[in-house]
Amino acid sequence: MTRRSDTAITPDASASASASASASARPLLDVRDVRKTYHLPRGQTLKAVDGISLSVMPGEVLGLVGESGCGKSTLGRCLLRLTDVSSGEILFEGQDITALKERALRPLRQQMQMVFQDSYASLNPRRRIGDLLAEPLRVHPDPDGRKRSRATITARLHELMDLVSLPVSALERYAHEFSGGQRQRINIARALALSPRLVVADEPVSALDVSVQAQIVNLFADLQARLGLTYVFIAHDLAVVRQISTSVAVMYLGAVVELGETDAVLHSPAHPYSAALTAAVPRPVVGAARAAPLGGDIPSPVARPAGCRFHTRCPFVQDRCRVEEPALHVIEPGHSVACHFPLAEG
Ligand SMILES: Nc1ncnc2c1ncn2[C@@H]1O[C@H](COP(=O)(O)OP(=O)(O)OP(=O)(O)O)[C@@H](O)[C@H]1O
Repeated sequence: MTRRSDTAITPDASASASASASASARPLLDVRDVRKTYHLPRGQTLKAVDGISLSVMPGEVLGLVGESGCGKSTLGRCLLRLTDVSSGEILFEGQDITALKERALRPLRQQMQMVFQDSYASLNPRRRIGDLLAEPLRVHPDPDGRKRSRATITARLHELMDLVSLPVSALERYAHEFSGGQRQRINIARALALSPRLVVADEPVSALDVSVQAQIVNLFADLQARLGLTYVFIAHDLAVVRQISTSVAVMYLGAVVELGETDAVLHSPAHPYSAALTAAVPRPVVGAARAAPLGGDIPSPVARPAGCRFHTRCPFVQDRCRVEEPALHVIEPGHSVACHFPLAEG
């Protein structure tokens, strides 16, 4: 593993992994210096999301990876305003949603949906699947502002079952009658009911058997292609991320430490943390077959290290890293890293 010494360092306040996107195209999601701080007992503060800037273009699948507790779910919930942000801006199609009141958010909520890890907890066991899936269609008006008729809702439910490859008879059954994979198909159908543009999937396959995981990831990929969806796909499993993501953001202690196209980040990681993460994955995610394994515990997010947040575990730490926090900066088109001494290929 070598260091990049000849890299032009360009400040990059709103890094995007979409090198291929034209300069004029507008991001679906533009995240600007977003922070989420939790106030704990005894006056402590926990910076779960600590100044994240990134953008997601329409049709992009951004994989969000990092160890447990690094802030992935909190960021995902911030993106959909399921929790309020402490500061920063989140622009959805150019509109800042961070300060919108619930009433103004409502029409936007139809366009932004979440799929959660626990397929069972999000389905009310006392209600038939058809009833659960019909609810958002009854509550929200159609794109022309009209209440949907029963016949329209029924037709949409049939369409949704077709999209997720479940029989129409599933609509008459209850959540406990399905396997974990089938329940996740139902959750996906529910998320798609109102034809959203953005889906945030928070570890949607982590709780499933390995054999079922691939089927559900394939379903996500298929739906993305058919419906032109945009995903933020949260996962700790890099093999899953590699399969579905066009770009990857690697998070560590509340911040994005590397962002770029999937191949660049997973095959030529520039941050020592990304390199260590990829080292744990069997080929073909290779870059880091060369990387040093990651030692030490993750520091408490309540007492984040000064300087580079990763320096206490970094095998390449130098004096500068202990005092100066590296900004996320571009090292090649579509690839940014927050490291004073990024790794080079080879
Ligand atoms: N409501 C809350 N109050 C206080 N701290 C919280 C709250 N929710 C999350 N946290 C803390 O914020 C940090 C980030 O949590 P988050 O769940 O976003 O991480 P994650 O990367 O999604 O982890 P996991 O993969 O385990 O879900 C953690 O230290 C967590 O303990």
